[in-house]
Amino acid sequence: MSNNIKVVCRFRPQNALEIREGGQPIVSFDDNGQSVKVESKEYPGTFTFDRIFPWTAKQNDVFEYSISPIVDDVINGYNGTVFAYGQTGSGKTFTMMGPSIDDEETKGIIPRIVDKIFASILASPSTMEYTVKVSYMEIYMEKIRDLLNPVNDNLPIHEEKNRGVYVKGLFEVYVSSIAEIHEVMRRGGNSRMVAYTNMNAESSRSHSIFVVTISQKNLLDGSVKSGKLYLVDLAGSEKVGKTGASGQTLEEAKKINKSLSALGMVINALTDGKSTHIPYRDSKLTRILQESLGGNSRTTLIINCSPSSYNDAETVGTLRFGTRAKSIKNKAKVNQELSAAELKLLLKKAKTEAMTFTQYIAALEGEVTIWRQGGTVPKTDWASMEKIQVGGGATPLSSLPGHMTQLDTSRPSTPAVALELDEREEFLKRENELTDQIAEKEAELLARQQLVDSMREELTFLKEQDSPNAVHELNDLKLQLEKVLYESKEGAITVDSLREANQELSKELEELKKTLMEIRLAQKDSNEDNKEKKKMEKMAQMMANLDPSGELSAKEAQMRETLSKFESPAGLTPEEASALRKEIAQARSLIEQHEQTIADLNNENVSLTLNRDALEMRLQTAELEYEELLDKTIADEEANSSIDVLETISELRVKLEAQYSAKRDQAQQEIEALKQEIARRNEDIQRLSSNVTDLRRGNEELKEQLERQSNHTSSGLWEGKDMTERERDMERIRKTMAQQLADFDVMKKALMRDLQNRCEKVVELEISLDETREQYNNVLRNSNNKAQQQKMAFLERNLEQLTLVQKKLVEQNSALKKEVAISERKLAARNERIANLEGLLQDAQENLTSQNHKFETQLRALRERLEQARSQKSAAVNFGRIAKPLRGGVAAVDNG
Ligand SMILES: Nc1ncnc2c1ncn2[C@@H]1O[C@H](COP(=O)(O)OP(=O)(O)OP(=O)(O)O)[C@@H](O)[C@H]1O
Repeated sequence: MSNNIKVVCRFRPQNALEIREGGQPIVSFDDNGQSVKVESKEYPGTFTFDRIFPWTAKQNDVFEYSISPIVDDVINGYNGTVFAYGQTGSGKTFTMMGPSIDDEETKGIIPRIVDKIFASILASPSTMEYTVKVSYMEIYMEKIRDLLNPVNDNLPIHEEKNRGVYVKGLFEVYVSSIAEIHEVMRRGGNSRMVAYTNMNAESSRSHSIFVVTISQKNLLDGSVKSGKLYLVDLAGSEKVGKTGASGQTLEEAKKINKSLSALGMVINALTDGKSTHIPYRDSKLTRILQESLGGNSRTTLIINCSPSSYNDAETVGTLRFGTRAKSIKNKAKVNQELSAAELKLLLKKAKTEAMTFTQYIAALEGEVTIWRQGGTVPKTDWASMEKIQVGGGATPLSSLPGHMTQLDTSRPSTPAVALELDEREEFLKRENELTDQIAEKEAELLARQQLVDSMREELTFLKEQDSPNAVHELNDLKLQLEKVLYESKEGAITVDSLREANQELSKELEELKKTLMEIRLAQKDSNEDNKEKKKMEKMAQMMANLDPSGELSAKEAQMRETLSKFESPAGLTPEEASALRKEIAQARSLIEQHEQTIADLNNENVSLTLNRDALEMRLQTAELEYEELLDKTIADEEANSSIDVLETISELRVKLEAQYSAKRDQAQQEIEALKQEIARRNEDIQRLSSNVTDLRRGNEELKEQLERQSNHTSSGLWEGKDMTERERDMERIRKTMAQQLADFDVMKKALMRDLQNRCEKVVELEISLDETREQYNNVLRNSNNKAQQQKMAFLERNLEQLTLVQKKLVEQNSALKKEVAISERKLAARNERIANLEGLLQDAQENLTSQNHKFETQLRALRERLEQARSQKSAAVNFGRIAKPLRGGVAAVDNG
């Protein structure tokens, strides 16, 4: 029996968006409710369907007309399908489920179907036993998710000869009441919601399929029938671009639309009248619903439309789809299994038929043998089935009333050779097993392929992203390492050269010190020689200037002459003698004065010597200080050779000049003091000289007196008496004079010695002064010229070396600058790379965060699924997995 797909059309009211956008209702309906006219400028047209429901139609109206008969069919053992097709928001879900399954007024056709199923079961005779089981799945992105066991989100489709196409592993829940089936629907609905939230997807992009399987057993004759009802809420039929299914790739969009486009293709192929191949296998949806489209099913298609001009294109598209689908022809038949008696009869007849065939074969073989042996068989004796049937009375199998679904030879690949039932079952069983295995292997292969692809992608990504960076980084590091090694080598060389320069400088310093010592020693020796010579010369000069011995000798000679005169018989007159005494007394006082002066000079000499010693000490100290200072300065300079040398030298010069000027001033003062001393001594010497001159003059006067005495003696007369006395006096005077002369002589000698000593001292002092001056000059010269020049030369040498070093440093600096520029470039490149890496890292972090988020939501979903699975498991223990037969006219039959 062939029957067309029933197509009904339902319009919803204009929604808020359409009204807001100025949409107007553009559809009008004819009175018999089968035709709709679309008054659109672009898409005008009239469409006719089995029934058209305007937006005023109630849920129950739709159900009663379009669905209710299907429920009866299913209960009677037919397969049934209800599709809801239309653009998003056109009212598919509203029609199928309704806003609330518990609300009598608004509940959709599925709850009403359920109500009717249970009502029909209850209304059936008690000899009928029913089991009702439901499953709930959805197809999203070409993956089948079990909404009653969401852990299974990619179930495979299998096909078995005796079972047809089915989803392997789909959870089937036995239900025995409306409440239970409602509970199952709610769970499925919740799973769907959770899945969408997790996938960030829209429910309108998936197809949901609610399957109700009703098996019935006639307890009287044991016959069994089963009907399966597919209730399909299709995904939105609009083009993906219009609703802007955001965030999805073209590939995803293709997958989302695949089932729907395949549905269109299947409908086209079924309705164009020329296609020999129906592309059921092109999508999961069309495969699952293979029997619903052009197969064993009573199918109703509900097309849901918007009445608004705002959605005219989509509405017309939907109407055209419905029009095409209208012409699909199905061949629905009852899915019935034979009872035991019928099977026995069937077996008996099959055996008879087999025997008939055996007889027919034997007859044929006999005839063939005759023909092969060259004999002939008359036409009337030719073996035929009729003769054998007439003879044996066998009935052909195909003519038996009723047949099993499993034996349906209409299936494309059913073997043509007639097999025994057992063999056939065995064969099918084996074939199923193999098909399962192949499907499993295929799934496994697919999963592995996906894994390999993802790993390949990851590898490519890693190669693209990380490997070049890592290689680049490694190269950079190698370069840096080489550079660092090179720099360290160069640094070591510089240090070595500086060390060598330092050693050379130290050697030079030592040599300079040695030379300085030698020069000093030589200077000291020559100074001592010079000193001696000078002393001698000075002494000679001074003694020559003074000529004391000569004067005194002359005076002595005069004195002696005078004495000799005294000793002569004439002798001195008393006046002469007294004058002579006076003179002598004066000379004595003079000599005493001289002695005093000499003592004073002595004292002064001592103090001058002390002064000189002190000066020498100070000079030595100054020299030592100067040397120390010089050494220290040189050491400092050596140590701080890298500091500005010129500045240091100028500072040193200023310091030295200050020190020397201080010392010069000091020495100048001391020289001034010494000069004053010398002047004072010269004065003393002059005074002594004038005294000596006075003495000479006194001597001359004495000489004159003595001469006068001698003249008087030669002309006068000496009386006898007085002569003796005079002689005694004279003798006394002579003795006294002699004594005085001796004393004077001693004194003179002492004075001369003293004078000589003094002169020596004065000379020494003068020499010392000269030396001091010379030393001072030397020091000054040394400091200003020689030493300083040496030091300057030394410093200049140092400066030259330092200049060289500086040159080197400048060169190194420029080289370093180049390196710095390179390093800066490298640094910039590295910074850029770091920025890139940071960007990548940020991206990776963002990805990671989003993945994390995704994982978290997936984890949450998994947990929820687990919870659901657990609860389902427990629920299954309660009702889901155990069939609860329902007896007609009564409630669920207790299995126990
Ligand atoms: N016949 C109707 N009468 C009143 N309201 C309706 C009707 N049909 C649909 N609606 C309302 O329109 C809105 C969209 O309907 P529904 O969700 O059923 O569309 P849908 O086609 O299933 O969309 P989707 O493809 O996104 O699942 C809902 O708010 C629903 O209540």
